[in-house]
Amino acid sequence: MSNPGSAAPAPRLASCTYAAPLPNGTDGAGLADLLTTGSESAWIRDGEGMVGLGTAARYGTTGPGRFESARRWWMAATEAEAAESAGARRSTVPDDGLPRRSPLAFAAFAFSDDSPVESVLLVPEFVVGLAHGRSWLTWQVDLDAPEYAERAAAGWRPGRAEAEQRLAGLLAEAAGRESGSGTPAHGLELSDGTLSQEGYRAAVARGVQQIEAGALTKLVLARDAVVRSTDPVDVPHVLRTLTVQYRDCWTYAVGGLIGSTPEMLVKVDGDTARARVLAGTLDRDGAPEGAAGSDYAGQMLSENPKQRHEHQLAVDSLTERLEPFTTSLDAPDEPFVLELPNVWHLATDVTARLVGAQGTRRTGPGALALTEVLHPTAAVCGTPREEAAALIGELESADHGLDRGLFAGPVGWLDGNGNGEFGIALRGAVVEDAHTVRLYAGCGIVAASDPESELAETHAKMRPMLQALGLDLKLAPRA
Ligand SMILES: C=C(O[C@H]1C=CC=C(C(=O)O)[C@@H]1O)C(=O)O
Repeated sequence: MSNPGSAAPAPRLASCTYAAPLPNGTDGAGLADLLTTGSESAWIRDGEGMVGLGTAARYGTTGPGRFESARRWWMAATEAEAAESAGARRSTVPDDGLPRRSPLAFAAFAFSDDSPVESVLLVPEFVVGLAHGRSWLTWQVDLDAPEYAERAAAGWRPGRAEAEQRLAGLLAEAAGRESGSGTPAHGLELSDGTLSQEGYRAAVARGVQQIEAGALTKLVLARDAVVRSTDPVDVPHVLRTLTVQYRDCWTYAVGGLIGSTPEMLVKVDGDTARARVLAGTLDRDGAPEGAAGSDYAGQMLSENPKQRHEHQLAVDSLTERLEPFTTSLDAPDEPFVLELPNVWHLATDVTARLVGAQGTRRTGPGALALTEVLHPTAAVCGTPREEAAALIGELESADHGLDRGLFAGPVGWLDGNGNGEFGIALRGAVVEDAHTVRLYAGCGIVAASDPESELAETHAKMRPMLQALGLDLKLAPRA
C-alpha cells in the first residue's frame, strides 16, 4: 500500500508552555466546555486531560509503515522544536512543575495495515491542559507557515503575551461558529451499516467454526451502524456528554473520530508504562443494581471460564510483546471487574518499568514505538494475531466490505520526550458528515461463543455513543 505521508516535510515547530487558568474561566470543571465547534482534538478523563484548538501542522499516512513514518515525522518536528525553542521555557523544565508535554500531537491510527483510511498526527495550535488540578497552555507554531515565516527569519519566537491574544481571537472565532444547540439532534435514525446484524451473526458463526477447526483460538469481529439525523449532529455536545457519563473512560476526539474508550493500550510516563487490558463483557441492562449487581458481575465474569479464557488471551497478547522492552512487569493473576454505566468488563492493569529509561530521561522506546509493537492486541484482533487478522480481513472486509478504518486502532497523544497515552479507539464513531455518524463495536469470539449473544453485546457497546447522540435508550443507573 502506498504511503502518501512519507514525503511530507516535518514542520519547523516552536512552542511555549506556561501555567495558566483555563481560558473559559471555569478552572477545574471546564475543560470539556472548550469543545465548541467539533473540530477540536480532545483527550479527557475524569475532568482532566487536554483539548487542542486550531491546527499548527498535520501529517497523514496509510499502510503497514504508518507508525514508523508518523514517528519519523514527529521526531523531525520535535527535534526542530527543541532547537527553535531552546531559549524559551520548554515544559521539560522540571522545576516549573508543569507536565512534560510540549510539543504535543494528538494521533489516531487505522486498525489495519490494509486500510485506505488515513492515520493522522495533529499538532494543534493551542493545547489547553489540566492535570492534578493544575492547568497550562501550550502555543505551537510552524515557523515556516506563511503568517510567521518573515518574523521567524528575524528571530521571532512564540511567547506568552502574543499567545494569550491569539487564543482569545481563536476562541471568539469559535464562539461565532458555534452552531450546536447544546441538546441532542432531532430526527435521529439508526440503521445497519456495511455489515448488517444478520451478516454479523453469520460472520460470528463462521468464526466459531474456524476456531473449532483449530485454525485459531480467539477472534474479534466487529460491525458498524449508522445514525442519520435531520439536524446537524452537535459533536461537542456528544463529547461533553461522554466526559460526564463515562468519567472512568478516556474521551477522545481526533479529526472526525470520537468516542470514550475504557481500554488503555499503553501510557508512557518517564520510565513507566501502563496498560488497562479489557476482554470479557457483561451487559448491565436488565442486571441487578448496586451490591447485588457487583456480585452478579463477579459471578458471571470472574467465575466464567469462557470469559476468563477470552480475557487471559488479551492480557498475554499485551504482556508478551511488552515484556522485551521492560526491566520489570507486573500483571496481576486475577482480573478485576470494571464497572461502566453500560457494561461490566474483566480488566487487568499492567505496570512495567521500561528499559533504557532513567527517571524522566529515556533512550529506549517511547509511546509511539511501543504502540506499534503492541497493536493490535487480542482485545481487538485475536490469537494468534496473524491468523486472526487474516480472518478479520476475510469475514468483515472480503465478505461484507467493512473496513474498520480508525475503529479499534490506537488513539491518543504524544509529546516530544517519548511520553504519551494511546487508548484503543473503542465505543466510538466517525463523523462522516454533519448529519451522519458511523458507529462500530466488536466482540471477542472463542469456541463457546453464541452469535445471538455476541450481537446483543455489540448493542451494549454502542449504547454510550447512541445515548450521547440522543437516541432514546435505557441507561443502566450508575452505582
Ligand atoms: C472490541 C470491543 O471491545 C473489546 C474490549 C473489551 C471487551 C471486549 C469483549 O468482551 O469482547 C472486546 O475485546 C468493542 O468495544 O468494540
